[in-house]
Amino acid sequence: MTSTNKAGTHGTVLEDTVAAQDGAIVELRNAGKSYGNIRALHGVDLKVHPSRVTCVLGDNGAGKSTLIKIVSGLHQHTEGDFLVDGRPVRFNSPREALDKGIAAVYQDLATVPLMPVWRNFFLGSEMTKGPWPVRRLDIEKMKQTADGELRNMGIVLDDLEQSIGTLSGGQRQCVAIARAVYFGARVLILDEPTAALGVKQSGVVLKYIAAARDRGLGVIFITHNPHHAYMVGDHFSVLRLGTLELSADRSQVSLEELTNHMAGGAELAALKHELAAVRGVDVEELPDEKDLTAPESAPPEGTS
Ligand SMILES: Nc1ncnc2c1ncn2[C@@H]1O[C@H](COP(=O)(O)OP(=O)(O)OP(=O)(O)O)[C@@H](O)[C@H]1O
Repeated sequence: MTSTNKAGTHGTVLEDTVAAQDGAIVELRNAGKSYGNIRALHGVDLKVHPSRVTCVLGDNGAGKSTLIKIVSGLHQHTEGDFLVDGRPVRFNSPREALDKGIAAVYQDLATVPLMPVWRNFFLGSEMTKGPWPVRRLDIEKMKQTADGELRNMGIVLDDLEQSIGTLSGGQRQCVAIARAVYFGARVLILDEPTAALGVKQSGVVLKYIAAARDRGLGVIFITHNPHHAYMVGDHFSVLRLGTLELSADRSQVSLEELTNHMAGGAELAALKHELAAVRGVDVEELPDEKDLTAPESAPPEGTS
């Protein structure tokens, strides 16, 4: 079960791995992926535990998408081991990953913009009632359930009849998170959930990442943004050129150190202010703008 194939592994993989199964739902051991001659990922160790947020950071082309494609069943690893609940797996499709409770929420959410919120919540898994020949959608039950589930996550929308396209990007992400929780996800993979969002909406999404964690899910939070990662993260894995540059628990790395591994973002001060009012998100250790490590070059607009 343990990988013995170290062939070709290079880069700096800092100590983080424990040989024994320790309650991790998902684990990559010395894992990698090549696309033909292109070695997109190699020598990666990663663990996802219940009630913990594992942040995967990295610049463009670092291998973040490749990593989550392996875990979510879109691609198969070509090196090392991928384990779920301590057992080696090799998914043939995202459906197989979902069956193991691993759900991915992507930036371009699979929603139908003109359909109501409740309808999107159940898209593809509609509740029905009545015997087979006259089986029909159980609209009332779907509305009630969607409403209850959203409220359970602390998401209060004025009207579930409104089309999902009228919600903000942040609200749509939150509906998608609540949906994954409802449908039994144990591991939630969030691919750059704050990348396209403004400061305030990013704060809202971070709040629901914390809520998913508090519901016992293991969260993989993919981001370019060390400040967003540090607000909710329990563990930080920084990828560079397809290999792990840093793998550290929260207690082992400061925001400044994390920022040094990534290009710094300038919106932190404003975000810190927004998040001070959000329960369950730790802002104490975040520096003010003046304390920030200066980025090597002028940061681009937005978060990425
Ligand atoms: N299907 C593919 N075929 C060939 N090469 C690929 C493929 N997908 C990714 N790569 C290469 O693998 C490397 C890692 O890409 P990946 O998309 O995983 O990075 P990333 O960290 O997600 O970047 P970004 O933030 O820009 O999405 C890159 O050099 C990329 O060109």
